[in-house]
Amino acid sequence: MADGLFDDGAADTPRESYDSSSIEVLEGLEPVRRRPGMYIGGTDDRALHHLAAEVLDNAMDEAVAGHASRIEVTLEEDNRLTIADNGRGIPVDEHPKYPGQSTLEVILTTLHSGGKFSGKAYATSGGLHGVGVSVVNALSSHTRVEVARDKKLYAQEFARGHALGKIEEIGAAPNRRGTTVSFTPDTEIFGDRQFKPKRLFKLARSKAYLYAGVEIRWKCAPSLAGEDVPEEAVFKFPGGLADHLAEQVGGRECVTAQPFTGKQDFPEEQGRVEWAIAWPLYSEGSTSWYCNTVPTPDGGTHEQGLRAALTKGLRAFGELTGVKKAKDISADDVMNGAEIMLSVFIRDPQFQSQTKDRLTSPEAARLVENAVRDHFDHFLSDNMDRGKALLGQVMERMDERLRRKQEREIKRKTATNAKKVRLPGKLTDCSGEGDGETELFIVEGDSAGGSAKQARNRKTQAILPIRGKILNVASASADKIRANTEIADLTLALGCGIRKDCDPEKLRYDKIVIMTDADVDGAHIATLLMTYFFQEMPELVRKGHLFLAQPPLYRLTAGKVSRYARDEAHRKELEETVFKGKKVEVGRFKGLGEMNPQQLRETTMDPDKRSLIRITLPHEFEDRAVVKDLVDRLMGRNPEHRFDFIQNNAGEFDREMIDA
Ligand SMILES: Nc1ncnc2c1ncn2[C@@H]1O[C@H](COP(=O)(O)OP(=O)(O)OP(=O)(O)O)[C@@H](O)[C@H]1O
Ligand SMILES: [Mg+2]
Ligand SMILES: [Mg+2]
Repeated sequence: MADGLFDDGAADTPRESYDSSSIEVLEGLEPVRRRPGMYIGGTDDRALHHLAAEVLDNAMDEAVAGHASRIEVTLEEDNRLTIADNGRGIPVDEHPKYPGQSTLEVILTTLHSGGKFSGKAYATSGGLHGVGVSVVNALSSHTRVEVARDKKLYAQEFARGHALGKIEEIGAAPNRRGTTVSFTPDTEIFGDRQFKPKRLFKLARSKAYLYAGVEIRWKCAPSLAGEDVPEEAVFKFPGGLADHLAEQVGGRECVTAQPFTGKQDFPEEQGRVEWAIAWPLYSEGSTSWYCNTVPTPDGGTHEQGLRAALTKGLRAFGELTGVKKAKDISADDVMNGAEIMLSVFIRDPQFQSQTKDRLTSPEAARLVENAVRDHFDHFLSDNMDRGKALLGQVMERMDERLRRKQEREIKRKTATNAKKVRLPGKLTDCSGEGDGETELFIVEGDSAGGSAKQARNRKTQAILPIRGKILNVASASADKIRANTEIADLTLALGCGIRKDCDPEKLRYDKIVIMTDADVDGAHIATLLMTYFFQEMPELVRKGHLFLAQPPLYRLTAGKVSRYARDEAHRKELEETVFKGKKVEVGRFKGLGEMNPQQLRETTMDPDKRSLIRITLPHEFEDRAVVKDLVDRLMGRNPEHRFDFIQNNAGEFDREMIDA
C-alpha cells in the first residue's frame, strides 16, 4: 500500500488533516459489476446485505474515530437504503490527482481510494481496502451522496458506478455535518432480491452494542415493519457487549451468576479489546467475533488469543486449587457451549478477504491473550466458589472428551495388537486416526480392490479384496471352513472371533460393507458373504454392523450434467426429472472395476454421498439355532428347502435404505 502519496507533511491533528490529502488513489474501478463475487462474495442474500454493511461500516469508522455520535439507518420501500452519520463528511474538494473531480466522486467511482491506508485520518477502522463504498456504488442502480461540511450542503448522484453529474452545492447547512449515502441495489445484479428489514435491524443494533459511544436510529417504511421489526427504534448501549450478552443469555441459568465481561486497552496505543462471556448450564451457546466493529463470523487470530487466555487461565486455576487433572483442559472444553462475544479494535487489521469473514492479523492473538488473561485470573480467584464452579463444569466436558478419545484408542490398540499377531496380507487397513467411524469394505475382485484402495479415506476405510466366489459355509464342514484361506483372511481381519467365541466388542471396525458388482455374480458373492456372517457371527448382524454397498448401474450424461442411477427404476426417474426433454447418453457399468477411483468414491464409498443398505435380523431370530436353520434351508445342500422357502415368502422382503 502506498503510504502518504500526497502527504503535505504538515498535518498533525486528524480533524484538520482530513481533506483531499488524506485520500489516496490506488487503482481504477470497473471489474466490480462483472465479478461481484470477488468484492461481496456473490450476488445472493448475504452479498446484498453486505452492501448495507459496507456503508454502515464507514459510518461506524467515523464514529469510532471520535467524529460521529449518531447514525441513522432508514429502509424505504422499493429497496432503497439510506445511512446517515454526523461525522466529518466525505471530502468534497477537488482531488489533486484527478483535476475536475471532487474527492467524493473519486471515492465513489475508484477502487482502492480511501483515507484508511495510512492510519492518519482513522486509527482503528473497519475499512482498510478503499473498496467498500465504491463497490456499493458500482452495484447500485442509483446512489445519492449528501455531504454537510463547512456549513454547506453538497450532493452528487451516480448510476451503476458512473457520476450522473458534477458535485453540486445545494444549500446551506449551518447546523449539520456528516455524510448521507442512499442507494438502491441494482436488479441487474441482484435480481428481485430485497433487503430483509429484520436482518438490517439486527445489524444496526449489533453495531450499537459494539461501540458504546454511538447512538443508532432505525427507521423503516410502515409496510416493512413487522413483529420483530419496529418502524422506529433508537439504540444506545452504554454497557456495550455486556448489555448484548445479558440480552442474549436472557433468563437462562449459567454456571457462574456473573458473566465474565470486561475491556482492556492494548499497550502502546495498539488498540483495545472488549469481551463478554457466559456459560449457560442447560443449553448450547454461540460465538460472535468482531474486529473494528466488523463481524468476523469465521473468527481468526483474536479468537485464538481468547482461546489461549481462557485455557491457560483455567489450567493455572486448577493448579492453584490442587486439581492436577486440570492441566489436560483444552480450549474446546472451555469454549464449547459458552456464549462468547469478543470485539477488538486494532490498527491496520488484516482480513482474509473484502467480506472480512476472518481476521488474520498475527499480532491480535498475543494482544488479546495478554489483555484477557489477567482479568480472567481475577475473575476465577476473586470468588473461589465461582472459579471452582466453572472449573468443575469445564472438567466435566474434559472427562467426557477424554473418555471418548480413550475408547477410540483402545479400539485401535486392539487392532494394532492384532496386527502384531497377524493380519491378512491382502488387507489394506485404515489408520483409525480422527473421529470418523471405521469401515471395512469387502470388495469383489482384485481390480476393484485396487480402485477402492485409491478411492478410500485412509483414516477410516479399510479394504479387503476377495477373489471370486467364496466358500458357501452353509454346505461346508467346519474343517473345510477352517482350511479356506479366503474365509480365514476375512475372519482374521474382523478380529472378533466366530461362533461361540464371537465377541462384537472386539470387532475392529464400526461397519462392515460388502461391495460387489451390480450383477448376478455380484449378488451371488454378496449372498455367500451374508451366509458367512449369518452362520458364523450373527451377533454382528444383530448389532447392525453389516451393510451392502450400492454401486450404481448406470451413468447418465447430457452435456455437462451427469448423474448415477442405482437401478432401472432410478434411471427412469432421472430421465423424467433431471434430464427431462434432454438427449441423454446412458452408460452401463459392468462392474466396480470399470469405475475410476473418483467415480467409485463419489457413488459408492464417500459417507456423505453414498447410501448403504443395512442388513438386519428380525426379532424372531434372537436364537442362533433359528438363524442357522434358516441359513441351512436357504443356502444348504438341499435345493428343495430353498424352493419351498421362496414359494412361501416371495414378495415379503423389503430392503431398509439408510444413509449410513
Ligand atoms: N461516512 C463517511 N464519512 C467520512 N468519510 C467516509 C465515509 N464513508 C467513506 N468515507 C471515506 O471514503 C473512503 C473510501 O471508503 P470505502 O468504503 O470505499 O473504503 P474504506 O472504508 O477505506 O475501506 P474498505 O474497502 O475496507 O471499506 C474512506 O476511507 C473514507 O476516507
Ligand atoms: Mg469502507
Ligand atoms: Mg473506494
